[in-house]
Amino acid sequence: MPFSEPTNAQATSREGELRALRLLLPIGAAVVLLISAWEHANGVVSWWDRYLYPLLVTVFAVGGLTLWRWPQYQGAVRLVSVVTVNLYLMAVLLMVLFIGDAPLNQYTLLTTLVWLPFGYGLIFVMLAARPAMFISFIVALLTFTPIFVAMAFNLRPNWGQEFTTTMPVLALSQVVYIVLLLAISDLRASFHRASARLQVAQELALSDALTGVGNRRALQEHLRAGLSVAERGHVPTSIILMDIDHFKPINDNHGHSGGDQVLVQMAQLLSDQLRASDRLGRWGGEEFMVVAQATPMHAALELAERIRKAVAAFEFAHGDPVTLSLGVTQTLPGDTADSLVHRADKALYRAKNNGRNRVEAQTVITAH
Ligand SMILES: Nc1nc2c(ncn2[C@@H]2O[C@H](COP(=O)(O)OP(=O)(O)OP(=O)(O)O)[C@@H](O)[C@H]2O)c(=O)[nH]1
Repeated sequence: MPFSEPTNAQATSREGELRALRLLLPIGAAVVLLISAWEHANGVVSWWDRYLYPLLVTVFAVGGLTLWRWPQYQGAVRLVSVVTVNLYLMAVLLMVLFIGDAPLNQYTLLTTLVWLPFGYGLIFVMLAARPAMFISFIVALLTFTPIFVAMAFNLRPNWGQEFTTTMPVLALSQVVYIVLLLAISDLRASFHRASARLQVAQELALSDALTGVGNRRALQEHLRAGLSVAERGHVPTSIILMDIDHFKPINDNHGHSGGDQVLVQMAQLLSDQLRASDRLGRWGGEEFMVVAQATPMHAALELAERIRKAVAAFEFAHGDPVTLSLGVTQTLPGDTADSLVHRADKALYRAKNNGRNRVEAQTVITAH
């Protein structure tokens, strides 16, 4: 396979959001349970919360469970959570304000208002920044307008002076919360954009511009990783160095672009022969290399032979047969990337000398 799978920064960011929601929803369920227990213990629970707290706990718990078991329903869970929390907050406020036999005490009103920022937070987690800001302002407006109407017409004479003077400050703080959430949301979006650009830059730095497989630098990293895995795990890493036979005549007969096309097709063909853990790269010119971690020599030789046959049987676009010579070696104690590649090069040299279109192995350490 090519040295790296195509990455999608947006998918990564959605993964992060999913992880956050998987934690957020069960925590929400636990918090509502705690508040409910505390209010029951202190005898301040309102009659509607006796019904609505279990509803909230159920929505959060079922939402959290759904995200763990069936993450494909994430969109529905987001929507249901946002709608439930914000409808709950507004419904409670309206009941506090306008239902005659409700306990219109200041505790219930304040404790409900205190949780409004949690509602905005959920909206910002679930929706994009601009719509989230818009909906949050509507929620704040729908919440505070009835309070100020009640104050203006003195509909709730039992509200004390301190309580009513607190309300404008509380209303203003909603604007601060929403603007702050918008800023955080924008920051998060720019962070995701920057990390997406960084990922693209990293991929470009390690990929071969013509064929899209790893370049020499990527292969050198894979060699280092292979050596350390072999050293720690005591299972050898094998490498296969491959060189297209008589490539110069292909260029001469079909032009440089014809030669390029063979290189591109070759890279694809080689990728198709490999396991996910094998690393393919273009070592240079018409040379490719596979780094196969945790693969002993006999398995690498089988792979090399399979590759050789597949290439010889393949019909390239320019119409002429193409063959590969392959040199195989495996890590030995005390190896460096250079000594490993040197042995593979020796084997490749022998494959060329012995007639090309063949696989040779080198296990003995030879002088450079
Ligand atoms: N089209 C194209 N040709 C390349 C590229 N890189 C190297 N080459 C050509 O590959 C050819 C390699 O030729 P040689 O080293 O003589 O080897 P060969 O003709 O394959 O012969 P053997 O390896 O001995 O079988 C040269 O003509 C290079 O110009 C490339 O990116 N694109």
